[in-house]
Amino acid sequence: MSAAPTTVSSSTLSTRTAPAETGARTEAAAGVITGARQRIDDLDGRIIGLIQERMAVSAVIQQERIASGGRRVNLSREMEIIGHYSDQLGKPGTTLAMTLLELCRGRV
Ligand SMILES: O=C(O)C(=O)C[C@]1(C(=O)O)C=C[C@@H](O)C=C1
Repeated sequence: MSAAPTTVSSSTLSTRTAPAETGARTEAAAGVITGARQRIDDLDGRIIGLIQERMAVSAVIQQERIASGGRRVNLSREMEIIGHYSDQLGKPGTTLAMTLLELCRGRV
């Protein structure tokens, strides 16, 4: 007879320090990894919040430009932004900037 599945909440999962949950081979390493993962979860939450804020600001710009008779997209500005990200982060920065612009464009 098989045991009933155990329900584990996500908060329990995120605070586990057992090596098996982290891929570490010692409890000490698992503790470090768990603490660092909490910091990453916090950073990711803040990054997502900043992206959402960026989307809202971008929508204001696009609405204003369209309402004034202009176009939604401004390619020279997009090239400037892509250049900024690629200068700081290299080739993946280009991809990241293009993803951000895709998220921000066309929401009005
Ligand atoms: O800066 C602008 O003119 C914007 O419209 C904002 C933004 C952006 O999200 O950064 C969005 C669309 C444009 O094509 C260029 C840039």
